Amino acid sequence: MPTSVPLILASASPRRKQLLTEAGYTIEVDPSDIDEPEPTPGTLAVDYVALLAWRKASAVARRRGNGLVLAADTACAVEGEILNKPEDRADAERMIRLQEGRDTKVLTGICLYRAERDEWVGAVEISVVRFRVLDNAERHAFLDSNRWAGKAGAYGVQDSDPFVSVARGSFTNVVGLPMERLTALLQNFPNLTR
Ligand SMILES: Cc1cn([C@H]2C[C@H](O)[C@@H](COP(=O)(O)OP(=O)(O)OP(=O)(O)O)O2)c(=O)[nH]c1=O
Repeated sequence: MPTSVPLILASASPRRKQLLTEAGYTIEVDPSDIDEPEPTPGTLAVDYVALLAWRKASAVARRRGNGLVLAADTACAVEGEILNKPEDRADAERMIRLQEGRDTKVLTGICLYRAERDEWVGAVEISVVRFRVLDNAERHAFLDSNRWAGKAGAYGVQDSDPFVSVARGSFTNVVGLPMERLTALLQNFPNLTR
């Protein structure tokens, strides 16, 4: 059940906005615009997405001073590497090739921040995406389509591309917001802040 409390969505992601709106949440979009530094070597993906979600949420909460702020960060993890949004076509190709023929993890960190109390809760949800091998023509056509732009790991599971499927866990988590986890977090948050 969506909360009746309006959420301030600290995200420029159209996917996150759509997921929340479709689920019946009342939201106001106010992106954080923070820098998203590449992870330093050795950083665990789970720590990275949790920290970035917190940084996005806290930046907006502090700027506004009141309201319930929601932020998220999504990254893919494969062979010990964290994959963010590709910088360009070559970077997208590198990411696609790295993931082909593998099961990869997609992690989304979410953070709920109650600005007036300076209190927050966070969680990280992990899903597994199965990536099949592409032939050269298929790979080129995909890269030419630009559908990789702005998406962690250089693909969108929601785009009906036949080479990716969610093998385990939450689908909405892969798209950028684990809705089941968010609902649970919202139910518990008032108790944590009493
Ligand atoms: C893996 C995957 C990611 N994505 C998207 C979700 C996120 O928008 C994006 C990861 O980048 P994020 O940095 O998590 O989010 P963002 O830059 O789009 O927005 P903001 O920082 O303002 O919240 O990748 C998909 O849409 N489909 C997918 O299958």
